[in-house]
Amino acid sequence: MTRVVAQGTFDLLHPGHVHYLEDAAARGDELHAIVARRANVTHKPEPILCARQRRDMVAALDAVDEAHLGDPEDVFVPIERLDPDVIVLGYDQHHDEAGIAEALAARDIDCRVERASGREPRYDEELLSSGDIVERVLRRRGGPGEGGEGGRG
Ligand SMILES: Cc1cc2nc3c(=O)[nH]c(=O)nc-3n(C[C@H](O)[C@H](O)[C@H](O)COP(=O)(O)O)c2cc1C
Ligand SMILES: Nc1ncnc2c1ncn2[C@@H]1O[C@H](COP(=O)(O)OP(=O)(O)OP(=O)(O)O)[C@@H](O)[C@H]1O
Ligand SMILES: [Co+2]
Repeated sequence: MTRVVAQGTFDLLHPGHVHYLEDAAARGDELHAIVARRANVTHKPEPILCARQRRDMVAALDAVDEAHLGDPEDVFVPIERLDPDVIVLGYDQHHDEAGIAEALAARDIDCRVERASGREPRYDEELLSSGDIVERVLRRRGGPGEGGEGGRG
């Protein structure tokens, strides 16, 4: 039984998220997804949707066996509890693999750290980034001054 962990913000789901979670699931028998709490999303604007809603949507995906809310303070708390065999990082996640491996070793957690592949758009209009989706919303529905032509752009 190989237990795999994937993690991320997963705000406004798109096919890139599905790709990441399917890639992660293919590396083992059981996929657990950890959904980041707002407080830990520090490298980009705060999520639009609350953590519980993001968790519920991730849990509804076929590739995911269980989705968990992350720990608000110590991101290794759910890792310690789940005791995975593999942690799969996203293709563009800034986390450094060696640093995570070290933190795992310090806690006596025996677990590989791997990197998922990326997914490119398959057609012109396909958006594979939550940030890009938000930008499109602002452009198309934002008020005047956002380049949205009064919300009709
Ligand atoms: C091994 C690992 C475990 C994580 N566990 C948690 C957690 O318990 N709680 C949390 O809020 N975030 C957790 N995160 C997510 C980080 O806080 C996070 O890097 C970030 O918000 C994800 O950003 P992204 O969605 O842009 O990739 C974890 C990340 C890693 C690499
Ligand atoms: N196009 C994609 N291909 C493969 N994986 C992706 C893609 N987009 C996101 N992911 C992965 O999904 C996980 C969660 O990503 P995240 O919540 O940062 O979404 P995002 O769309 O990248 O958001 P943002 O646009 O704010 O960066 C990360 O591991 C990330 O690498
Ligand atoms: Co991202």
